[in-house]
Amino acid sequence: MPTIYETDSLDEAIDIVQDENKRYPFILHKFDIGACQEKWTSDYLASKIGSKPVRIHVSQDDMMDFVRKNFTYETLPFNKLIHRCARTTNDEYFVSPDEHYYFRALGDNQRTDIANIEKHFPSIANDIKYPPLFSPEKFFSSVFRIGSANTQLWTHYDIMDNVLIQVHGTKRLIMFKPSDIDYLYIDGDKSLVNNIEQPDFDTYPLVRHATYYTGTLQSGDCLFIPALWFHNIKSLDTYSISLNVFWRHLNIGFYEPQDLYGNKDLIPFSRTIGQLAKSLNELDKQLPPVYVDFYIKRLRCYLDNYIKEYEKKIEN
Ligand SMILES: O=C(O)CCC(=O)C(=O)O
Ligand SMILES: [Fe+2]
Repeated sequence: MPTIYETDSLDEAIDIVQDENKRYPFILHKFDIGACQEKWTSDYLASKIGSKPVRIHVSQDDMMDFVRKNFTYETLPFNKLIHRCARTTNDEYFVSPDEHYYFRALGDNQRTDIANIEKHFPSIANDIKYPPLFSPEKFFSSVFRIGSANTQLWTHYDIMDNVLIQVHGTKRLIMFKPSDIDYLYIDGDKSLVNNIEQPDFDTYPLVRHATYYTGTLQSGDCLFIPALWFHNIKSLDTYSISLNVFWRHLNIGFYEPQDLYGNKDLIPFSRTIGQLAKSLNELDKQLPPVYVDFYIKRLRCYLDNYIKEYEKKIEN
C-alpha cells in the first residue's frame, strides 16, 4: 500500500499542484493555518456563530452511505451541533444517543448559494488561512466541515482541485487515482463500496485491483486532493473541524457555474453524454429491439477499443 506523499515545503507543494506532470495528492505540514488551530474550541465556535440553523447528516452508522442512505438530513442550531459533535453520547438526539453527525456547510440559500466561509461564517473567517496553491481568480468555494469522532464519509471524487485544511482532530485518509475508476463500482461520483477498509470481495471483486494510497491528516495539516482522485476520509477518536477550498484548475468555462458541491461533470463531458443519449434515443425509435440491442453492444465494443487505443496513446 503506497502512502500519500508528505512535504514541509510550500514551494514544493505549489510545484506539485501546478506541474501538469505531477499533480498527485500530498499532505503539507507546517503551513501556518492561522489562529484557528488554537482558537477553534467548541465553546469558541458556539459563541462566535451562535444559533444559526445548519443542515446536517445524522446516522446511527459510523460509515455514512450516500447510495443506501443510512442517514437523515436534520437541522440544528450551530451551537447545539458543535457540542453534540464534541460528545460521543448525547441526551438529546434524533435516532440514538450515540448517533453520528456530519455537517458540510452550504450557503444560506441551500439551493443557490455556493459555500463561502467569509460570507456565511464571517465571525470566524479571519481565523483561518489556506496555502496559496492557485491564483485567486480560480477560487470557487470554501466549505466548513464538522463531524463526530469515528465517522466516515463515502468514497467519492470531486471535479475541482481541493485543499482540505485540518483544524481539529485527526483523519484517516484513503485515496485512489482516477484510473482506478474501473475497480471502484462507481454510481455517479460515488462508490458503492461502503466499507472500503474491509470490502465485501464477493460483491466487489475488482476492488482487489485498486491501489490504496493511505495517510493520516493531523491538526494543522493540509491535504491536496487533485480533481478526480477518489477519497474516503474518516475522523478518528476526536470530533473533527476542517475547511476545504475548491478551485478550478482548468479553463473556468469548462465548469458548471452553479456547481454547489464541486462535483458536477465538466461541461465538455456533460455535452458529450447529452448528445449520446439523444442519438441512442433516435436509434431506439428507428430500429426494432433486436437491432437496438445488437448496436448498443457494438457501441460498447467501440468504446472498449477506444479506451485501449487511448491508454496506449497516453502511455507514450
Ligand atoms: O474530510 C472529509 O470529511 C471529506 C472531505 C471531502 O470530501 C472534500 O474535501 O472534498
Ligand atoms: Fe470530496
